[in-house]
Amino acid sequence: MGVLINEVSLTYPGTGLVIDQLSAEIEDGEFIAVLGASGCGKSSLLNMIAGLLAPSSGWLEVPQDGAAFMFQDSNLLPWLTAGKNVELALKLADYPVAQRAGRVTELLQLVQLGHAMEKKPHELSGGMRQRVALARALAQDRQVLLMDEPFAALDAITRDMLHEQLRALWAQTGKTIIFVTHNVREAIRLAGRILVLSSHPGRILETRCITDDLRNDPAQSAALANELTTILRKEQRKHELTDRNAG
Ligand SMILES: Nc1ncnc2c1ncn2[C@@H]1O[C@H](COP(=O)(O)OP(=O)(O)OP(=O)(O)O)[C@@H](O)[C@H]1O
Repeated sequence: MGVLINEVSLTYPGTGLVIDQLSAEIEDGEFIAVLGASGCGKSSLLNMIAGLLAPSSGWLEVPQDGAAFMFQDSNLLPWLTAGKNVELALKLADYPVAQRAGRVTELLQLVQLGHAMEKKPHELSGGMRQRVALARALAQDRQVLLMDEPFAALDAITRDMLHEQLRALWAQTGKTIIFVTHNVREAIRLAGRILVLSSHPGRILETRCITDDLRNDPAQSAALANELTTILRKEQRKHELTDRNAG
């Protein structure tokens, strides 16, 4: 089972309507990117899928075991090694004690960090810390993985490398991934489908399917990136005008 979002609206006291009757059907094993300008409600949507926030109206259907979450900040415990950070997630998920050490090794190898088991977070680069955070999210063993701009703070080269690794990991694990970003190129590189959100309130403006042919063709992906950037810019400009008129 994937994730079903049915006419979900969200109103925050003070802020007002942030998401307006948003519906989407995400298949099991799909890699979805949710693309939108800053403040359009992407994180709020992920929080509702994670069950951390209740919609004001509408409903969501998420697999019974819930979803694992990964954020922009790795949030690793600084006094624990990479291995112990991952092990803690296994412990919290009640993973059998006898098999924990083996599973930690497997998960760190899956994110290409088998060699960094004993390193503390401050000894790791930003990209490595995010890979440990990814291993920790995978330790929760949920079919759905929610990723909230996890690579936004990284340099372009590290990000490119992590994109490749994440695609490979997705193909290997068959997880349903919902990846939030405001980076158009990142969405095209990663996802099989992109949902473009409008702002104030957030609705689905466009849905684009990305084939491997398109992804691997620089001219086609650049053309799509331009098109989506134009859509996002137009959306942002609309709000600047609305805000100016309101002010
Ligand atoms: N707890 C809250 N109470 C009131 N308003 C909130 C709360 N959380 C978020 N908002 C507002 O809701 C809107 C959507 O916020 P959200 O963080 O979901 O957007 P976003 O698209 O993830 O933004 P960004 O890309 O900048 O992280 C923003 O206007 C924000 O100020």
